[in-house]
Amino acid sequence: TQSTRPQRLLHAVQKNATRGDPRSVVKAIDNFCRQKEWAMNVGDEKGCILDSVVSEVNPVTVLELGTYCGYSTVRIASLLPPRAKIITLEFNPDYAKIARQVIAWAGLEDKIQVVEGPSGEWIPKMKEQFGVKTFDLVFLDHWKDRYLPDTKLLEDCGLLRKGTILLADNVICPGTPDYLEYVRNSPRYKSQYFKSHLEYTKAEDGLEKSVFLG
Ligand SMILES: O=C(NCCCCCn1ccnc1)c1cc(-c2ccc(F)cc2)cc(O)c1O
Ligand SMILES: [Mg+2]
Repeated sequence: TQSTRPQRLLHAVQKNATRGDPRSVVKAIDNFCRQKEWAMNVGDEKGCILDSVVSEVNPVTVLELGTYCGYSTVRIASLLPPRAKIITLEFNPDYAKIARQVIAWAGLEDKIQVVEGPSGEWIPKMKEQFGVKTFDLVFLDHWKDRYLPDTKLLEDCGLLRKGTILLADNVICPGTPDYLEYVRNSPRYKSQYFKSHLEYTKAEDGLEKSVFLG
């Protein structure tokens, strides 16, 4: 039976990366995507912007929406202080299965909780299920038409605090127009656009960083 692209990406990690070395896992995925097959990881160019935001925020509690194969999950987790945790939501069970193995190869299982299912159902359960008070950083990288409704849901569930940082991938390509309009015009956010390129291509894309003002 034919393998899937996430399976081939996992095999590239297991073949080329060193167990327990998150940076080698990130490099192996970027090399696979540049040399073999494009895949929708945030990539190295936008990934460096992600790294700088994570290092600046120094978050203790992180929410990632959209795990895919775990590339950005590993990038973020490798920069977290010792007791910090990242909860990452993935709707697609096949993606989640691969991500867990990529995360295990990087040796970051203790910092990461992969949760399977729809973000719209899981966000209201974050407090009771995972003992989360508020998130310090939210990385949005899932269905582009879910960025806005899930942001409003995070507000309504009291999961954002004054100073929480929302960092959104793909605000240009594929694009998240309703989300951009909201965070750029709402008095409750201070937004900043980081121009970059769509992973592994020359097409424009970028990250939008928004601070929740409470
Ligand atoms: O669709 C994307 N991500 C969501 C994947 C499914 C999320 C499932 N889920 C997880 C939790 N709740 C729901 C995505 C797409 C592209 C892209 C860009 C250009 C192109 F021609 C084709 C594709 C680039 C990205 O960087 C992306 O992130
Ligand atoms: Mg993306």
